[in-house]
Amino acid sequence: MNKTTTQDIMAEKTSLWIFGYGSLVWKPDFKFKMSEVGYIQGYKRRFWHGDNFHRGNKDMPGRVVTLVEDKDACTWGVAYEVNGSEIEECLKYLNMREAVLGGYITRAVEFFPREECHLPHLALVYIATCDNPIYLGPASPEEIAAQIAICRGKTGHNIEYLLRLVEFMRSYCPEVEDEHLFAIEAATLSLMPYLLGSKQAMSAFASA
Ligand SMILES: N[C@@H](CCC(=O)N[C@@H](CS)C(=O)NCC(=O)O)C(=O)O
Repeated sequence: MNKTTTQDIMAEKTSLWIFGYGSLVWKPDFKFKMSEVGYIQGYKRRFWHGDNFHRGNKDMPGRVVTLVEDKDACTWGVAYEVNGSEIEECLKYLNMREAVLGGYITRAVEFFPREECHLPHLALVYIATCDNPIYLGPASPEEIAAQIAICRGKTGHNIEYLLRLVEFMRSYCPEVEDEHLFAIEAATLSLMPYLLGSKQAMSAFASA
């Protein structure tokens, strides 16, 4: 089967589908006609990409997610359908947010909606590959948590990035066991008492 290219997707002028699996699941920030929860096959989501803008800086890059090829894996997220008339503005925005500021490149993937009555379709996805200058690569959940716990950037704290993705998966994909994500969540939350420093602050955090 010929490898589908982003040009193939762009050829369909009626609408364009964008698949989000990180901050795009909670903050698309572009106009779309509809969205649906589902998954892509052949990739696993990993906190292996650095971020020296949104959730970190040049001295202390945060950790954000990318996709790593794994033929036995699938990654859940949200696909957004963008109307033909909004495609140019959407891609211009995502190019700045994802490519220029985030170091991601685009790939074409097949998206499988959770609603089985909806047919699979092509979607554009933003991926940071290992040859990317700010790619950080594999690390233990504890090492990743230690980085997330202390980093922040122009858009906010790296912890917020982590917990919003956790909240999406627990709310919209409760049946999916994302071991990598939840191990990092547990390791990060275990650091909170030390980060917050005082019992009062810890109890405040616990009740938040
Ligand atoms: N490309 C992934 C990850 C996107 C992502 O997290 N990109 C970062 C750029 S490094 C971002 O937009 N961050 C905005 C934020 O942290 O709120 C997705 O489809 O969701």
